[in-house]
Amino acid sequence: MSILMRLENIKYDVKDKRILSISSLCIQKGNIVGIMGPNGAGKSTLLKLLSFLDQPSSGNLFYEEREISMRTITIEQRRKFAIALQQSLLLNTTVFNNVAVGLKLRKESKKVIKEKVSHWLDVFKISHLAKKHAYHLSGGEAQRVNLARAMVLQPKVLFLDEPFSALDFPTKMKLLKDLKNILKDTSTTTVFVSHDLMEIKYLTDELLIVMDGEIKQSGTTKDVTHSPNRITAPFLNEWNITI
Ligand SMILES: Nc1ncnc2c1ncn2[C@@H]1O[C@H](COP(=O)(O)OP(=O)(O)OP(=O)(O)O)[C@@H](O)[C@H]1O
Repeated sequence: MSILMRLENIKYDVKDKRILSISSLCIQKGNIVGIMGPNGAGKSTLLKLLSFLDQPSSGNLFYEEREISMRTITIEQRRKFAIALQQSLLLNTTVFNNVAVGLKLRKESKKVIKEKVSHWLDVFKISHLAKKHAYHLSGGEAQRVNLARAMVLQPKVLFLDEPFSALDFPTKMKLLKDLKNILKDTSTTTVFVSHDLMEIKYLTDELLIVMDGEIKQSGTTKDVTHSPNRITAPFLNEWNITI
């Protein structure tokens, strides 16, 4: 497996307060990486830095060993990344048009748009909703549209910030199962912020525990959840996991 993204000596400060400090982090190609930690630990900030939506106060980010920053990123490079958030923020139009929006911005032909959107609606099992207005969907359906809208762009890295947290358990489980298959089938490198250890254990290969703006433990999800260290154990044990 090769390194796709790398962070080096990243610091993120707001006024005089240090929000995040990461000496080194590597994201391996094709891996699904979870980020977990208490409220306010810095998880979303880390996601924003990795997806070039914000700029660190100091430090370096590399994509395929090429240094990139929010200021220097090109449109071509930005197109390698897609993001899905907790709120699906769908547009006031049909499901089809919502999934097509990024392709239209990329000036794809009508034929390509139709093919790609139809394919991804099918993959996410929402073809029957194509003509439905996006504001008339259930939470689970809306999140499927949100994810299809990201995946239709065939990102190299998919960033997910708590996309399942508003869903009921059966809806969440069905979507998690489908998404895991899709991400593995497409070998999409994924960074997934979640508060839910069940989601993390189900979906991720690797896990970072972020506390007080630092990565306090990292490794395979199995190793981290089975053998938390002295610092992460109190946090992980709150989830009643069997160690
Ligand atoms: N632009 C900003 N200005 C001021 N404070 C900020 C800014 N961005 C982040 N913070 C602070 O940095 C800390 C980390 O925020 P962040 O949203 O990354 O945490 P989180 O781990 O994602 O939290 P949660 O689990 O509650 O979503 C918080 O204390 C937050 O208030």
